[in-house]
Amino acid sequence: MPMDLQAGRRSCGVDGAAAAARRVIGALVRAGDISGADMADIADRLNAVADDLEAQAPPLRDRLVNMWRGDGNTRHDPATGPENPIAPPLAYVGRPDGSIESTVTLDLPYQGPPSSVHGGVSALMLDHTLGVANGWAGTSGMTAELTLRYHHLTPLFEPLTVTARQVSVDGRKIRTTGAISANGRPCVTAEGLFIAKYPPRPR
Ligand SMILES: CC(C)(COP(=O)(O)OP(=O)(O)OC[C@H]1O[C@@H](n2cnc3c(N)ncnc32)[C@H](O)[C@@H]1OP(=O)(O)O)[C@@H](O)C(=O)NCCC(=O)NCCSC(=O)Cc1ccccc1
Repeated sequence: MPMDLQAGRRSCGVDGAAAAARRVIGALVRAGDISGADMADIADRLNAVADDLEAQAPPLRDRLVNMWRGDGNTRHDPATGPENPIAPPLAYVGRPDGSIESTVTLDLPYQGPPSSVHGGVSALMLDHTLGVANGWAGTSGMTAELTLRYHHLTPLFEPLTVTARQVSVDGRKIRTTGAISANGRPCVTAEGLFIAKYPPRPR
């Protein structure tokens, strides 16, 4: 059975709270110190939310076990995770050629050069997308090498296409390629070597 590329997105629960936190992060970076907002009051209110969450947090070990139950795309990772506010989040579809694809528009929290995506954020998205493409193809592994070429600045504020496809499996060595494109033009391309290895899940 194909893996769930959608990471089991939900319309309520922690996904909704994570989406709200993502909005807050974007709004804070947009505001900076030149908005009319009372930042001391905002800090107090955000700290009150964090106090509430921390007071009711499960033991770390329980949460780790909970995060790693089931199969398929994870829900907590920093690239696709619907329950992780720092994830853009990417959402993939499978294509007939065996590749996967996500369309995402990034805003100011992911900025590197002016109005452009930070190179490390591109690396995060490509590492993860290549990893998921391996799972989608049926043989996954851990990143051993990731070679990136930054051809053009990757724009913020407009749709980006993030793609990846498994190219070959030779014993434990898996080779995978991918790209981030804007308006059909590749901005960043990636080649990865993955090694089939599966760290034990927390139990
Ligand atoms: C697993 C491995 C990479 C390899 O260790 P072992 O199992 O002990 O491998 P072993 O030494 O037995 O060699 C086997 C064969 O492989 C070869 N080879 C090995 N390495 C290299 C190399 N660098 N370069 C070239 N070749 C290399 C080696 O020569 C040998 O070849 P041979 O058979 O003689 O022809 C280990 O170093 C490690 O855990 N590193 C940390 C990985 C990590 O943290 N990654 C980031 C987190 S994952 C993520 O975020 C992405 C993701 C997202 C979503 C979903 C999924 C993924």
